[in-house]
Amino acid sequence: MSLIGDFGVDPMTPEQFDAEAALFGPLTDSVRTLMEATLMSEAEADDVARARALVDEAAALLNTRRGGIALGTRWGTDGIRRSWGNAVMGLRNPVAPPLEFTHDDDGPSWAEAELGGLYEGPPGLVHGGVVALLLDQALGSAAFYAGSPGMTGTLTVRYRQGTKLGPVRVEAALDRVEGVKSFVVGTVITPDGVCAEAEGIFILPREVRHLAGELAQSFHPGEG
Ligand SMILES: CCCCC/C=C\C/C=C\C/C=C\C/C=C\CCCC(=O)SCCNC(=O)CCNC(=O)[C@H](O)C(C)(C)COP(=O)(O)OP(=O)(O)OC[C@H]1O[C@@H](n2cnc3c(N)ncnc32)[C@H](O)[C@@H]1OP(=O)(O)O
Repeated sequence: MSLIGDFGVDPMTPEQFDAEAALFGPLTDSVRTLMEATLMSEAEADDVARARALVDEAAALLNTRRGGIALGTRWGTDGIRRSWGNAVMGLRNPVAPPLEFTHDDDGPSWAEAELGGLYEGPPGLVHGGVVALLLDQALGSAAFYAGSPGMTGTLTVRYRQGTKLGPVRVEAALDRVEGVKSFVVGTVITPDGVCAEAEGIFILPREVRHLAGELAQSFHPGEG
């Protein structure tokens, strides 16, 4: 996939985005509920079998018309980029917890989420890869917000204590910029305190360096 290939192709109007969000946002929430129920159900065998048939029917309905293998990044006529397929914050991605970032002018970017059993690694704890996933997004998003976006070049995570399933806060802030590299730091925090710390180097790929300004302008909190 070409990084630049998606730029400016058939931009959608805010009204089109709103209509799609109104239609698919609630579906995403319902599927998230379904995923949690699938994990935790102790229903009778007949009910599980019937639920499966219903799910299969729903999937067949949704697949009557579909796009390619991924949603990709979509651009609006307002210049804002929507990353609704994003695995951490995507509006149409039921795998996303989802995290919604707030970007304070004078503080770190942060988001809070309730992480249930879908994200388990060790018993009762968030999977370490999921912790890294959240940090990757948080750091990347902070770099974007600061006006120096990039792809993750290096992400270093120090796990200080297990992250219990439940309420989780993720924070990130830009440390410094050196040329095309943004150095970002962040933490994952629960009521037990800091569970993980990360440092990341985000690099604007050479293929899109000429679009740095447009990219930075396309950032909108909550859109990835
Ligand atoms: C975000 C902008 C780019 C994407 C644009 C397209 C659409 C935008 C849409 C969506 C927004 C995207 C992200 C949202 C935010 C967060 C989401 C999470 C982020 C991810 O989930 S992202 C997936 C995982 N990520 C990868 O899949 C990267 C694979 N990789 C590459 O794409 C290249 O490898 C790249 C680009 C890293 C470098 O390639 P390149 O050719 O552009 O860089 P180049 O060689 O010119 O080096 C320039 C300077 O960086 C140093 N340097 C090079 N590589 C380094 C490394 N790995 N670590 C530390 N320093 C490194 C050199 O030493 C030199 O340093 P110096 O200037 O000091 O000499």
